Amino acid sequence: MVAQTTLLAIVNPLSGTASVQDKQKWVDFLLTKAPDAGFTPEAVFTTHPGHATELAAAAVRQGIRRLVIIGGDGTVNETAQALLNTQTALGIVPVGSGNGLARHLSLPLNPKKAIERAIHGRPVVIDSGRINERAFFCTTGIGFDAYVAGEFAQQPVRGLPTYIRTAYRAFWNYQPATYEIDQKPHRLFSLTIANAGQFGNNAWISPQSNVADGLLDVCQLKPFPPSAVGMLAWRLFNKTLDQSTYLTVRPTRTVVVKGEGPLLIHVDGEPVMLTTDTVTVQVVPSSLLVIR
Ligand SMILES: Nc1ncnc2c1ncn2[C@@H]1O[C@H](COP(=O)(O)OP(=O)(O)OP(=O)(O)O)[C@@H](O)[C@H]1O
Repeated sequence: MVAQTTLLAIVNPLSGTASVQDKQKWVDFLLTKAPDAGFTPEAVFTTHPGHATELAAAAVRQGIRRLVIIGGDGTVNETAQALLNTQTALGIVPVGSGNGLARHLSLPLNPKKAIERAIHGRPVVIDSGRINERAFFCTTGIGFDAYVAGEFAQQPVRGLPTYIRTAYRAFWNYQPATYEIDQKPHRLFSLTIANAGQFGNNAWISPQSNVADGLLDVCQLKPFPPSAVGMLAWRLFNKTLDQSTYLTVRPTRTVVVKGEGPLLIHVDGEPVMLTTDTVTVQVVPSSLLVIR
């Protein structure tokens, strides 16, 4: 029987642009500080994609009540999948490229402050989403966001500068597509379904989204002329994109989207090429404990 005070840190050595040495220093800081809050800490570096899910599932089986990830939204996703509807809470030390969920929750971005919060903070319950069989916590999307996620995943270096360069190049190669949304056709630049309000890096696709309202927000961005790019980018980072005539945001519990062929989607920023042309997206209310 494992003591309920065990805290497990899961560290992605590849998240963001910080070196493994820096991540090891943050782990050492966490190992030093966690006993102050009554935790017996352990830390594991992931060795492969999907490893965080395996570690988190094992931790839940052992009765561990607090996991702390040192990583980005992809690592949050992999870990949180295994924590859905359990009593194990997720602390986030956001050292990824985008850190969308941590930014939405106004968690500290400074790693040491985030570690203090993850150790001393209290669990709150949030919703998650499901796109077909995959869980998401921040955003999922089809269209331009998914295309950029696919291009970004192929870059040798992660981090914000690479993301901006990738998105800029992608914009010139990308073509809008037609999707049936709840059986009505829409020609769209992108279709994002938001649990949290931003993609990461304070790019707010759905500024009014609330992770605990039992709803998702369907954000439909219509095709726009190149002359509108500057204003849309300004609104994206200024939290006013929902005031643009090109964007509609609709709260919902569930939505069905059909594309013109097998869909490329992103799930919390990670690209996934599906074999199907249809996705069902649903909210899973009050399904994850996060430390705030
Ligand atoms: N040891 C590993 N080797 C290769 N890939 C890994 C390893 N550990 C985790 N991964 C993969 O790395 C991916 C990216 O990690 P993460 O999301 O933490 O960083 P990021 O993409 O830089 O940040 P963000 O998602 O906030 O933009 C995850 O989806 C995960 O599958």
